[in-house]
Amino acid sequence: MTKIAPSILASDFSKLGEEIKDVEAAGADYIHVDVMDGHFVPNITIGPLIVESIRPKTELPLDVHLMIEHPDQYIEQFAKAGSDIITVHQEACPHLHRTIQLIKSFGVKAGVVLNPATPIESIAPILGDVDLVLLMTVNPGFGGQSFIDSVLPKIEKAAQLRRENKYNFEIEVDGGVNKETARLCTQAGADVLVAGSAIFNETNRKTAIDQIKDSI
Ligand SMILES: O=C(CO)[C@@H](O)[C@H](O)COP(=O)(O)O
Repeated sequence: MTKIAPSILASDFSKLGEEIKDVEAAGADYIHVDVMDGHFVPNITIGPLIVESIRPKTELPLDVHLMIEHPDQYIEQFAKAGSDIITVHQEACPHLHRTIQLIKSFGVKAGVVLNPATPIESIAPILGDVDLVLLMTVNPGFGGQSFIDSVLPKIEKAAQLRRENKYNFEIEVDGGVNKETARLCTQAGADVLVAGSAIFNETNRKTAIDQIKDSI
């Protein structure tokens, strides 16, 4: 069953707790939290204090996507703030194996993220160690961008490597996911769909999530 992870980047931050409760009631599976530092990506968003403040608002796993340089310096804070999954970018981690082990040392699921231009082969040695592989279908930094369909073969390749090696990681896709593009992702092998504007820009979030699920 495909999971839906609404990205709170597209929510109304002035009532973040209510927005999260709304998508939980509407059938979301994860809450996707986009952390941006203004260096790795050209935008600044959420820090560990916000993660801590939303933790009591939902029973759903908090799926925290770190779009930051030097993530090792902040993993402990994000873990202790209540993250259930922490993902780091391959492009930001020169010692990726160490970073994945650091995340796991706090009892948190660990994932690795690839920008659209980064090949899946770059993380082949670590695929047996991760709980989740997040494949960006936009260049990270902003919501509301168009889906880059040249990433689809990379989703297929990730699924193939998982099958051939009997790995257990989930494949998550993020960026421009909506009722038109969701099926392309799941057909290629995605298990978790992150969607920001396609869910939070709609008044009725249940209809928005149902439309994505029905399109798959
Ligand atoms: O990580 C990011 C952007 O960097 C995403 O999570 C976006 O927030 C998804 O937004 P939509 O493309 O679904 O509007």
